[in-house]
Amino acid sequence: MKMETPSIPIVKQSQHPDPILQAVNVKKVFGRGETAVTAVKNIHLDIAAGSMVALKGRSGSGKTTLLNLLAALDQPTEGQVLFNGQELSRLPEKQRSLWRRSQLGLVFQAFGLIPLMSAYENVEFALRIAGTDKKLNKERAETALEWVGMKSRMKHRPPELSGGEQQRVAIARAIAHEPLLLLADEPTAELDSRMGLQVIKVFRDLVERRGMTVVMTTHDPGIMEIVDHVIALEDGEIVAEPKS
Ligand SMILES: Nc1ncnc2c1ncn2[C@@H]1O[C@H](COP(=O)(O)OP(=O)(O)OP(=O)(O)O)[C@@H](O)[C@H]1O
Repeated sequence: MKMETPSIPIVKQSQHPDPILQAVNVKKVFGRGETAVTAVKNIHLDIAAGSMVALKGRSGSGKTTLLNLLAALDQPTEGQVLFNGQELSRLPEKQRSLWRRSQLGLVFQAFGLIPLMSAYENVEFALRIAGTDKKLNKERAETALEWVGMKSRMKHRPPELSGGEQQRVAIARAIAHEPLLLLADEPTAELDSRMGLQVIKVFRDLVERRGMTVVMTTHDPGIMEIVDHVIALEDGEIVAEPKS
């Protein structure tokens, strides 16, 4: 398998320091009364455009909850999430969903691939939904699959692929439209360390050359070395940002 990161043409190299994503005193409580669980609280975040951020913490520390709040897939019980200064929870769902499809790339732990579609069709379908230029979709889908080393298996359907291969297709689908913001929940969990680093190199290239911003949860110490900031969560609160 080809391991070099295929080159991505440079469009934008300047990284402006304005935060693309902010959390202001965010709290999320699930349930009510005696069974209520405070999953995250006192969350203040300023994530600079063009940066790579890792969220780390033990199981149950609130990483997935925070990622869902940042993606506006869930609403905070208190506080606000702002994308380019705009409060997402105040947008009507239709606009929020348009924002998600066009400007956001999402990688979940359950990859959410459509089983009856080939790897290529899964990626191409996401591009159509994102509203990218139809004439370029074939090339963009193939290029994204090449970035994650899956072009040679792109005609296969998800059930014919291993867990790690499905994860790579899900990553290709999330980055094919070159989103402004990539939110990824353990994007390398199913990959061996070599492939995990290859995927992170692809993210880094998109950050450097396209100004993409990445927020991902991870347990991998190798990845924490590569990102710009590590945010540690403990019992739903940010406890330290060792690399900031
Ligand atoms: N829908 C829900 N209803 C009730 N409690 C929830 C819900 N989602 C998450 N929680 C609780 O919130 C806390 C944080 O969960 P979360 O999934 O965000 O942790 P995590 O750090 O992502 O864990 P992991 O590394 O295991 O994925 C946990 O105590 C969890 O049980």
